[in-house]
Amino acid sequence: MTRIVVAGPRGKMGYEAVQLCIKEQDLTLVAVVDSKHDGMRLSDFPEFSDVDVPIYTEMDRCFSEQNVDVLVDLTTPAFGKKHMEIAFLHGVRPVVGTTGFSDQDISDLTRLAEEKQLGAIIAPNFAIGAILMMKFSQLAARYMPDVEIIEQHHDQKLDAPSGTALKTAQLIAQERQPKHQGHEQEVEERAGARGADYEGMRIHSVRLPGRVAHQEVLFGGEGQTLSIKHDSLNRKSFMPGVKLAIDQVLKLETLVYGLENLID
Ligand SMILES: NC(=O)C1=CN([C@@H]2O[C@H](COP(=O)(O)OP(=O)(O)OC[C@H]3O[C@@H](n4cnc5c(N)ncnc54)[C@H](OP(=O)(O)O)[C@@H]3O)[C@@H](O)[C@H]2O)C=CC1
Ligand SMILES: O=C(O)C1=N[C@H](C(=O)O)C[C@H](O)C1
Repeated sequence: MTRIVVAGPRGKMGYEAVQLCIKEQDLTLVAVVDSKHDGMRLSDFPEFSDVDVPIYTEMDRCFSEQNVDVLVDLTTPAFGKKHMEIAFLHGVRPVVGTTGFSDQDISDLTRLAEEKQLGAIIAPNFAIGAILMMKFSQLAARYMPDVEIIEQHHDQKLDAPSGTALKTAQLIAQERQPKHQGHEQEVEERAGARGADYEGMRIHSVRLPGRVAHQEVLFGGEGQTLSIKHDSLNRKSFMPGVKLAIDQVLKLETLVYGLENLID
């Protein structure tokens, strides 16, 4: 039985992660870490009336009082790194879907995981279709180096570009010769019109109510285009990936950044 703490249980992803822990017979939710409601029980909230576990606002105290194997963190960019550091101090393995990590954060956290010989997973996207979209895009970039990424999300999202878009750009950059795209004398008449730059590729972020999580990777060549697109239509789409990450993190002794590294 794997003992889980979910951080961010009242959030859109946290809610689904709590449901996952209830549904899966080899997972047991021992507590949650919330931004508020310290000392209350999760069952005090109508949407969780059958989930009787304690709520903590201090992660450190939660891990001191509870036996925990895995932290599932689905909070905000401001807290993801701090939560991982606290988990490592307590020998707890983090599975993190929270986005907004810098390259420096990833390398600092990898060092910590290796010092403690603890598994950790940061997955910018848990949806299998999104992982395939990234892998297919990486392959396509080998042959079609002109590429732009368009990601679309709901308007409550805090970070831009999305973690998925950054990860996609990073994977593509491993295959593609560095290249500046567009006309050499191109002028942005309005700042940001050409999107964010990632080694000469452009990332465009759309934020609209009604959207969930969508990304299209557009490739252009002489007389042809290729479009690789993925849509998450609800947040249950991410949960098989969360379960896979929980199972895998128990076997790791380092940090893995991206679920594509755990799928053949
Ligand atoms: N990897 C993946 O596949 C996916 C990743 N994400 C990422 O997951 C994260 C959460 O997304 P989403 O659920 O949509 O966001 P929400 O805003 O719906 O949920 C975030 C939750 O975290 C809570 N929270 C904030 N600070 C803390 C804290 N210090 N301790 C505990 N809880 C805290 C918030 O509480 P309060 O409202 O009180 O501040 C809120 O309930 C984001 O970073 C997002 O980008 C999202 C979808 C898929
Ligand atoms: O905030 C979201 O909703 C999502 N965040 C992740 C990201 O930044 O890529 C994953 C997915 O796109 C949904």
